[in-house]
Amino acid sequence: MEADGADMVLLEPAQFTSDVLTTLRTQTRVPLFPFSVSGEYLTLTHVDPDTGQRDVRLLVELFTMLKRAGASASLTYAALDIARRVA
Ligand SMILES: NCC(=O)CCC(=O)O
Repeated sequence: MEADGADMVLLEPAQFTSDVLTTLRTQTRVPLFPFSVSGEYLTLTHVDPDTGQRDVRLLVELFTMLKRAGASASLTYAALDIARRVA
């Protein structure tokens, strides 16, 4: 992959990439970025009607698993929601 000029690899949708990540991690040193597409953001989160906050716990579990599988980082529409949650 590096020989072809790749300086990163983007994989999507993120939730279905763990097996590919695990394999790629053994084959390349370039950063691996699962992209969590908008459909994942909408189906794996919900807005709490009492607080108005978006519940991102499932996505946090997903990104934790992807990191274990070899992701360098994950790209997500929930970045701000997660940052607020862990702050
Ligand atoms: N190549 C497909 C996408 O970029 C998906 C965008 C999204 O719905 O988040």
